[in-house]
Amino acid sequence: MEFLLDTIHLADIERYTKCLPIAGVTSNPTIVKKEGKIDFFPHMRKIRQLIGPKATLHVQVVGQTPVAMLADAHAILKNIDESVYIKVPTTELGLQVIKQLKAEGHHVTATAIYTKFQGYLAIAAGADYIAPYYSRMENMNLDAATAVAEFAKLIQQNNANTKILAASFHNVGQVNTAFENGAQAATMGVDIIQAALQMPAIDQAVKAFTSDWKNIYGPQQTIHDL
Ligand SMILES: O=C(CO)COP(=O)(O)O
Repeated sequence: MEFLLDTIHLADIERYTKCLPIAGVTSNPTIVKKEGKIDFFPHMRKIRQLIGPKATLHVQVVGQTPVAMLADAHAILKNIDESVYIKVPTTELGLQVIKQLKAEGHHVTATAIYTKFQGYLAIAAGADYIAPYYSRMENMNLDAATAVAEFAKLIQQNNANTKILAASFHNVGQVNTAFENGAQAATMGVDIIQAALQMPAIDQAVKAFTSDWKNIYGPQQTIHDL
């Protein structure tokens, strides 16, 4: 089970890699836009430093043609590092790029997946990860949970190495359901993590433990003072 951060905000990446088992970081041009006009490659290299060499870093191409997308991919690999997962939209032109990048031996994440058929094509093209847009699918009355379950089934049936990296989450329940239906990975904004961990009930439970301890041993004495 892989938890990834769908942000390039350095302070958030630093904060959450310290406390959570973060398996990687994903980005796309919309996520980059939230940071303003950053110095792109140095910023991405800083993310690599923060997450370490074992975590996966997913960076999206922006070219409009296969030639331009491949040039983007090669620039990303050269200026960040060779182990970056190149995110490519799962379109007719994008699938051509996915095939080429896999033939060159690079890591690929097929993104912008709304339909089962797009996912099946990306699996067959050898993508390392496929990124179904969970919330956007649900907003369009597409059954994201079933699509994820079908992807998992087809990956197993075909002995494919592809992993499902579910994305576009707007609530914690969607993340749970994606994992429960067979997604190996999920990428989420920090808003999801905060919503999951900053529940009043959790805080109240922890406060009650502290208060009970202090009632027994006094306000100053902790376990390590005993
Ligand atoms: O960024 C996305 C997937 O990584 C899409 O998410 P949104 O649907 O929140 O825009």
